[in-house]
Parts: sequence; structure tokens; C-alpha cells
Amino acid sequence: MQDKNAAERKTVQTVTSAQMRAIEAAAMEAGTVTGLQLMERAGEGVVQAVLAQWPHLDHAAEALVLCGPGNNGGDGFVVARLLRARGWKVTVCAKGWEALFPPDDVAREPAARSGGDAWTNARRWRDLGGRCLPLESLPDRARDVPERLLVVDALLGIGQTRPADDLLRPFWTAWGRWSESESGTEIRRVSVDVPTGCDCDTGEPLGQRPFEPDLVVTFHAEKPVHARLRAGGVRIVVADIGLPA
Ligand SMILES: NC(=O)C1=CN([C@@H]2O[C@H](COP(=O)(O)OP(=O)(O)OC[C@H]3O[C@@H](n4cnc5c(N)ncnc54)[C@H](OP(=O)(O)O)[C@@H]3O)[C@@H](O)[C@H]2O)[C@@H](O)CC1
Ligand SMILES: [K+]
Repeated sequence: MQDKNAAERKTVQTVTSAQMRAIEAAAMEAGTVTGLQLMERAGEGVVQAVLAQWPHLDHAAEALVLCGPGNNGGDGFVVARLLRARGWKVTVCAKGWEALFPPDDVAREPAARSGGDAWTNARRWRDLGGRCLPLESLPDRARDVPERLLVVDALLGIGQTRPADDLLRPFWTAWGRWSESESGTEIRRVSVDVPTGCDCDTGEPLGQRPFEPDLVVTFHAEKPVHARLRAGGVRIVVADIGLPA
């Protein structure tokens, strides 16, 4: 008789975005964890999974972190800070963070805006001297792209609700130019939680061309989209962020 627990362990738990939010809310409500702790652990989980998948990147890669306007973007600012602390050269390109990073990048007192965990992490990134460029400022010439590059898709996660083409266009435009380069640039792509441009509950694309990751790091449990991604050859890692089962 096969060990029931082993069978359970083998089956991957899958939750919907609503179930995920309920689990997070209950844990925060119970005071066992804060949103900021969850976000920090999410960022740590992404960095650990990247280093496990591509250990050689840790000594010679640069990171381009694409941060969106919500908590998925907040995870991105955590990843940026953690990689920078490991000595990586990190550039953040973001949408929605102009209040903290005015286009002229001169730190002005940001307009008062509700705080939130993502805001806290964006400000931490700014306060340690991290730069944040508008998403449209992606390097667009092949020669600007380093030999080894990690692209972190922290644009949208389980909160995406509509086509993401506008948000992704600057990336795909730059990607097209980078791919023209004959240099042997190694570019690895990781999505935080869910690839931008994917509905995490149906797995359906949201828009014409979702982000195409080599690796997706999700949190606590898979969402329905992850089985479809894995079937398509994408590596899926589930990072434990300390939420109760
Ligand atoms: N405690 C937690 O919650 C934890 C959360 N974690 C992380 O947070 C992520 C969920 O964060 P989130 O709920 O802020 O949603 P997210 O996916 O960042 O979207 C942001 C906003 O974007 C907007 N938007 C939607 N579609 C759009 C589009 N096509 N183009 C442009 N904008 C669009 C939409 O706002 P709207 O414009 O509809 O008002 C939406 O609210 C989750 O995936 C995980 O990575 C982890 O840290 C663990 C702890
Ligand atoms: K993402």
C-alpha cells in the first residue's frame, strides 16, 4: 500500500488566486506574518531559485528587473536589492513608480501616496542608491546588453486582469533588438509568481504575447497556469514563504 503521505507529497497542491489571497489574508489577520515579511520571502525565493537553476550567473551576470505597479513589482524591488547585495549590477525599469523615481531621477520629496509593502521596498531600493528607469528606457542596442543577463519579470502577478501588451511592449521591442545581436549574449528570463500576460486561474494569455520565461518562481502553491507552463517546458519552482498549508 503506497504511503498515503508520499502520494500527497507527490501531488502538487494548486490554488486559485482567490484562495491564495484568502490564505495570505488569514495569516496576516492572525498576526503570524506581515505582508512585508511575505514579500521579503518571495524575493528571497526568487533569488534562491535563480541561483539554483543558473549558479554560473552569480559571478558574472547583470540583472534587469522589470517592476510593475503592484506587489509583484514590490517583489521585484526585493529581488533587485538582494542581487545587488550579492554584488550584481542591477538595473530596475519600472512602470508606476515615477513618484519615487521622477524621470529626471533626482529624488524629490515623493507625493504622499498610500504606503504599502511595495512602496516600502521601492523606497528601500531608492535609499540604497538603486536607480529606477522608466520601462521605456530598456537598453535597445545589442551592444548595451552584457554578456550574461538575467531579466526578472516582476511586472504583473496574480493581480493581472486585462491584456498586458502595453506593459510588455517596451520589453518585446528591446528583446527584438537584442536577439539581432550576433554576440553570444546569454539572457535568462525568470517570472515572479506568474508570467506577465497570463491569467493565473485559467492559464489563458492576457493579450497578444505574454512574457516567455525560462523559469517561474511562484509562492506557497502552484496556480492553475503553472501546470500549463510546465507542460510547455517551463521550469516551475514553488517557494515556501511561510504560509500555513
Ligand atoms: N501579501 C501579498 O499580497 C503578497 C503578494 N505577493 C506578490 O504580489 C502579487 C500580487 O500583487 P497585486 O495584488 O498588487 O497584483 P499585481 O499582479 O502586482 O498587479 C498590480 C496591479 O496592476 C494593475 N493591472 C492589472 N492588469 C494590468 C495590466 N494589464 N496593465 C497594467 N496594470 C494592470 C491592477 O490594478 P488596476 O489597474 O486594475 O487598479 C493590479 O492591481 C503576487 O503575484 C506576488 O508576486 C508576494 O509578495 C507575496 C505576498
Ligand atoms: K510576473
